[in-house]
Amino acid sequence: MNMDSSLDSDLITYLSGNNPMLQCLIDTLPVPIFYKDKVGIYLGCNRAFEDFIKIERSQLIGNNVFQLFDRELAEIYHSADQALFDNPGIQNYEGMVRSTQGDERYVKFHKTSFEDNNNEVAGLIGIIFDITAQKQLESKLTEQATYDSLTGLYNRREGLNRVGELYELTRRNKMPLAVLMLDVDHFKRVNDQYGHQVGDQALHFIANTLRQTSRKSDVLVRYGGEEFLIFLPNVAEGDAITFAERYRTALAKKAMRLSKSQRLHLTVSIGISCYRQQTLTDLIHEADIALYEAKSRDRNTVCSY
Ligand SMILES: Nc1nc2c(ncn2[C@@H]2O[C@H](COP(=O)(O)OP(=O)(O)OP(=O)(O)O)[C@@H](O)[C@H]2O)c(=O)[nH]1
Repeated sequence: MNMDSSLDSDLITYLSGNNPMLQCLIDTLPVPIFYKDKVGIYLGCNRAFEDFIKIERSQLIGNNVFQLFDRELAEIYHSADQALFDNPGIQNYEGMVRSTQGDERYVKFHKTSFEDNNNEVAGLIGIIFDITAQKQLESKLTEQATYDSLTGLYNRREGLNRVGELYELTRRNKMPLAVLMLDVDHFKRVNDQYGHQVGDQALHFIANTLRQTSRKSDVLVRYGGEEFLIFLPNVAEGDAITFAERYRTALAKKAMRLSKSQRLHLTVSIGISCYRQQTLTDLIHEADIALYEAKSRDRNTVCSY
């Protein structure tokens, strides 16, 4: 880093000295800034950093991370600093920071090493960008892109992505895979009789029941309006019928509470298809054909392709 020649040519002396002009300048910046010497002792910081870690500058200066933070966090900061000193230049990384009062923020560190007159690494300057809001938004968007907001199951796009991977694994390893396609019986009547809002609650109730009945390895997808797909990895036809029956009866035995005196009984029809080297599209299509058969057999029924 080049310093103005009218300043002390030794940057470390300059940074560790009392420099009102430098302090005033960095205090006007809204992002937390700190600087340390080459053994990790804090030389200074700006006001935003004081606010950020909730330590006053006077308590910070002269201490290292082990004296200021809990051991786990201090180790993380120390090894990141060490990595920069071992490989001087610019270091960028993201991570969690915890203030001395315990609140956690997700941040991006931008750190730069600086040298003394002999071109030896003398310390580092760090800037912290608080990206907590951005991370929260990212995880919300990922959640929205992955799950169906009404039922909490995988949405169609994500479900088919996951199942695409599962299908490839099945194909390569010649493993069994069963697909159940479920459709709620006479769902139009629910909407017509009780309104769309109750219809939505019913879909939520059904999805919860399916989730409670599922095994960990089952992949549950809201495929369309009142249609669900369930993929059963490593399950051959005989077991697929047993599992489909388990899903069907779990729902048929339950009733959704509408009011003190009113219960809504819901059933599903289920079509099953099992992997026999056909494409994923065909596998799903066959489950649809079997579902059609189940619908034609009075509903609340399981049919195999
Ligand atoms: N409330 C609500 N209704 C939905 C949603 N998605 C689809 N539906 C309704 O689901 C109903 C499906 O009706 P149909 O395809 O005629 O089938 P059904 O009445 O279930 O009859 P069968 O499938 O033959 O037993 C329609 O009334 C759709 O409006 C949703 O997200 N919320």
